[in-house]
Amino acid sequence: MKVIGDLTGVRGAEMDEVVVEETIVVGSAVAGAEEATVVFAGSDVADENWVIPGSGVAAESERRVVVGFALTKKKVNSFMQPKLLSLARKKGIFFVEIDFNRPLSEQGPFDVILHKLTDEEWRHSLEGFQEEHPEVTVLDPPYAIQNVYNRKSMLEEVAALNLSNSYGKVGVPMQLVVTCDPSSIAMEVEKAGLAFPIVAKPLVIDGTAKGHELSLGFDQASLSLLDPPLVLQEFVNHGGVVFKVYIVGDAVKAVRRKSLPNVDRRNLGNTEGIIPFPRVSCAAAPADEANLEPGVAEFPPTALLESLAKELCCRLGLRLFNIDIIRKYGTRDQFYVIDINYFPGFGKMPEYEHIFTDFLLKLVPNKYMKHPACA
Ligand SMILES: O=P(O)(O)O[C@@H]1[C@@H](O)[C@H](OP(=O)(O)O)[C@@H](OP(=O)(O)O)[C@@H](O)[C@H]1OP(=O)(O)O
Ligand SMILES: Nc1ncnc2c1ncn2[C@@H]1O[C@H](COP(=O)(O)OP(=O)(O)O)[C@@H](O)[C@H]1O
Ligand SMILES: [Mg+2]
Ligand SMILES: [Mg+2]
Repeated sequence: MKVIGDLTGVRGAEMDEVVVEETIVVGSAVAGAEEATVVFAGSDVADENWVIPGSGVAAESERRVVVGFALTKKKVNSFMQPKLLSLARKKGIFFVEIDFNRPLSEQGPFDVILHKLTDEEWRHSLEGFQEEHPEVTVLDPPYAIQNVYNRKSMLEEVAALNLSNSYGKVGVPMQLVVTCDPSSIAMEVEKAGLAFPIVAKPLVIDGTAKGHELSLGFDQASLSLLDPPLVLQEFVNHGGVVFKVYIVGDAVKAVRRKSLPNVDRRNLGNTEGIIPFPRVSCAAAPADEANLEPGVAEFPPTALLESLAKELCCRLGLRLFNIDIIRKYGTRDQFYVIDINYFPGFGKMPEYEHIFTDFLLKLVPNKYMKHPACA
């Protein structure tokens, strides 16, 4: 292993040791040198040199992947876990909190902006910044996020895609947007031919708990108790399991979560009213496979999820989202997408620190280049 110099103590050079895919990289450079050559010390990549171009090591610290973030405190706590931050640091990725008291253009420079805020002022400043800095990747563009913050437009691309191949069919439940007077809801539902039970969901997701206040309606007379604007969606029996498919760029990872149990339609007459229900699927606790029928617990085919994710990335213009998908009970390959979430709880996604940091590095590939001489 050749060690040319020593990074410790040089301005901005915290990199004494960087672990890259289990290979130890010993940062080595002489301050002010034309090039800093980093030598891989692992057996599988021994002698492979990477050059970090620039006038000496100081340039190297400017060549880190800088991610500006604008997130709520709650999101920072759930997403910026120590295992993410330490792995990011080792890969040369630095998260910098955006200061809302200063213009965005006076901050940075950023390679990426990662955000999940709903206020208009932030959206306006971000859109202005995007025009000035097209070179900065915004995760994700505000217009695309708005699309999935409305439960009608959220599923339109899934319905339009109407994915069907040898692995299965993916649709959306029949649904109806109601903005009318509550007394007219029953008539609208009858006209649309929606079958009971019906899931009532707030039309708009605003980042507060209100956007998740869902309820089940079992009979026409009770529909006048609802409070529009809402999306009314046919309840699809699915055996009490929902699959959450997390998408980070081209990485796709499905997990199982608890969901609502089947409803026996033969007993519908005995149930009436509007019944609110809690956020059954949000907790990180997975559905307990032991108590589930085999056909219910089985994950949807990976190939189906990957083609669905790829299509939706393009159609929605999003790279950070998850899809709540259910299998119609009694079928093997009839699936329904019931929800799409922008920048969900990735901290609950297995291996998220590796998936997310690899994704960020892929966004700015030319930050570390292989020296032509090493090719
Ligand atoms: O809507 P879901 O399916 O419960 O997913 C939630 C949802 O994405 C939620 O965001 P919001 O819709 O309230 O803005 C996420 O909250 P945070 O942004 O605070 O993380 C939850 O993390 C999501 O849960 P999950 O990751 O289990 O899908
Ligand atoms: N059409 C439906 N059929 C059956 N269950 C549903 C349907 N829509 C929602 N659910 C149940 O309600 C839960 C929350 O619904 P969802 O649309 O994901 O709202 P949220 O954005 O609050 O997560 C789902 O995880 C699932 O358990
Ligand atoms: Mg959901
Ligand atoms: Mg949701």
